[in-house]
Formats: sequence, structure tokens, C-alpha cells
Amino acid sequence: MDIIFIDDFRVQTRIGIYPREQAVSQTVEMSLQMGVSSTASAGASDDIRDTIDYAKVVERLREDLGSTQFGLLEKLAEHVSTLVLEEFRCAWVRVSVAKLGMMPGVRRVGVIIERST
Ligand SMILES: Nc1nc2c(c(=O)[nH]1)N=C([C@H](O)[C@@H](O)CO)CN2
Repeated sequence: MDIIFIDDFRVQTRIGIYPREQAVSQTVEMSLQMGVSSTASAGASDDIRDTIDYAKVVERLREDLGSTQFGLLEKLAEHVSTLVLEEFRCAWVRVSVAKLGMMPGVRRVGVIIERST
């Protein structure tokens, strides 16, 4: 299996269990690893149509997460993994979502999940 990845993608979304978090968007840092059986065909053809266009994934997620609202990071990660598996041609995905600076002395908190078709 080969992997196409997006690291430390910062996106604005409404996420959190507290009313103050539900009122406004906050920055979430997201990393994705998308497993494909092989990138060899794109490596041979040099054609973007033969692979997952990571720019399209970022664009789609930015658009989607601009209008969603979830309580838990677990739910957000599940939503993202379902979208990626259904809309892009990958068989496996690892999604990491993190909030920044939520607590004194802690840089990032978050979840990492792996899902497959
Ligand atoms: N496992 C989780 N724990 C917590 C979450 C979460 O999404 N998953 N969220 C919160 C609050 O929204 C937090 O971000 C506010 O500091 C607390 N714990």
C-alpha cells in the first residue's frame, strides 16, 4: 500500500462540548494519511487523474467543515474519515484531529483514528 498524506492542515470549524466552543469556530489541526493500493500508475503516467489530488481533499474538507458542528473530536474524526473514504479513491485512512492550546502546559490534544472500506 502507498500513502498520500496531508500534514498539519489548519481548518476553522465549530467543535466542542461547551457553549463557548459552540458559539464560534476554532482552529483544528488535522493530518490525514490516505492509503491507496499503489501510486505506480500516477508515477508512470504523471497524470493527476490517476491519483488522489490532495489539494481537492483540502478544498473539500475546508468547505465541509465550515458548515458542520460537532461536540467531540471523535465525532469530527469519524465524519472526516467517512467523507474521505466515500468521496476519494482510498481504501484506508488515518485521521488525526487536534485542538491547540486548550489547557495551560499542553500544546495539543486530540484523537487519531484509522478506518477502511
Ligand atoms: N476525548 C475527548 N475529550 C474531550 C473532548 C473531546 O472532543 N474528546 N472535548 C473537550 C472539550 O470540548 C475541550 O476541548 C474543552 O477544553 C474536553 N474533553
